[in-house]
Amino acid sequence: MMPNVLLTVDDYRREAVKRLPQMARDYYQSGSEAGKTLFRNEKAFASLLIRPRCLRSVAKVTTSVEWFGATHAFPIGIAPTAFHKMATFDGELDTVRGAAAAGTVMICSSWSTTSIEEIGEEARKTGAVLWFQLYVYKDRDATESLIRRAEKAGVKALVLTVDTPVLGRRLADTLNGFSLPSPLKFANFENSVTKAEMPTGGAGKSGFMQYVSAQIDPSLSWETLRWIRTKTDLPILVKGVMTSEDAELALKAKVDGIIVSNHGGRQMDDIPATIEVLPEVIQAVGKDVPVFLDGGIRNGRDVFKAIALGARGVFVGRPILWGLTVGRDQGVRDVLAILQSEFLHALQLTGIRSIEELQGEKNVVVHKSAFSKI
Ligand SMILES: Cc1cc2nc3c(=O)[nH]c(=O)nc-3n(C[C@H](O)[C@H](O)[C@H](O)COP(=O)(O)O)c2cc1C
Ligand SMILES: CCCCCCC(=O)C(=O)O
Repeated sequence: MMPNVLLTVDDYRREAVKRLPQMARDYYQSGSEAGKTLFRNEKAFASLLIRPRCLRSVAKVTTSVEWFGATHAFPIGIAPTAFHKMATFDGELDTVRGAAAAGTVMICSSWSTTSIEEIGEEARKTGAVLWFQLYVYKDRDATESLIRRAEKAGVKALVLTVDTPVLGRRLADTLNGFSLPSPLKFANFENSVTKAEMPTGGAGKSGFMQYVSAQIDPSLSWETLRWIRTKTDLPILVKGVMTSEDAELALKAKVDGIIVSNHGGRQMDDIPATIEVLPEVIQAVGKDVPVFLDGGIRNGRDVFKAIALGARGVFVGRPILWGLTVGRDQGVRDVLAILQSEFLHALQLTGIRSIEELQGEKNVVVHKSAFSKI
């Protein structure tokens, strides 16, 4: 019998799905409503084709990038995702170890099941670079204290998620009565007035939805961003921009970076894929502010396509959770190594020697409709 060798991100997905209990699996996997945007994120990448060039020496290829003063070997980071302890006992500590081993950034979720202090400590020991993703609570003191603690923990940037004034309608979580399995907690809110526990769900009632409507501030606006700016000197990125109009407003608000994201198809359904709107955002923003993308990246060719269309780098969400589930820190490292090596191959086999060259190349990525309808 063949050993179970996992060679692609999709192999990790199949394996993780077998191992996770239903409530965690559905929470990690699913999108909102009919799941059309979730599906579209991946499909839109598959609709793009690459036009390779030949006879251009690729004996030397460099994939390294600089993001906010730190050099990374590859332009592929870890998107913030909540509740890693549903996948492994050490949860986010495994993830940060995997990020360090792969030499990349981990964006830590406000809703981690390990506190930002413990993650920061592990990042220091292992040499990982951490950014912190912020959810804005109705309780502004709780929000401000989160920013202070993230700064103290050594994070290098703050990522404000702007697509979640309310929670998307996640039907699988409602059917499962999703809540955090005991004894897991919102680890950043233990010892705080803000509740660290999610209410129990019960069939047809997501505890998650109840928590969000009680705690999270639906009045989130550009004004909130200005308020955050007065609280920190860290670079601030906004995550969840999907239009040129909002990209222009983000520029006016003097953000330090933009992440084009539809939350992995978990918030508004029937909206475009991130790779579809990337060109309009890049056109609005120009080159001064870095634009990143997440959503639907499942192989190194997808990374190549996003960067060719102007992204400074990409982040991956679910693939990391699959790696974590299957192989703890080693699984996270392996999933990142697969994406890195596929990306490097894509560069080598298309005659491109650096990220700058890829971004400067014209028509290297085109929609499949430019070719025959096979
Ligand atoms: C299980 C799960 C939890 C998530 N939790 C957060 C979160 O806490 N904060 C946040 O800004 N985005 C969160 N996201 C969205 C991701 O940061 C990212 O936008 C998305 O996963 C990218 O799509 P991908 O999974 O196809 O890579 C979550 C996504 C998933 C799948
Ligand atoms: C205010 C919305 C909170 C969602 C938290 C976790 C998350 O982003 C996700 O499940 O997706």
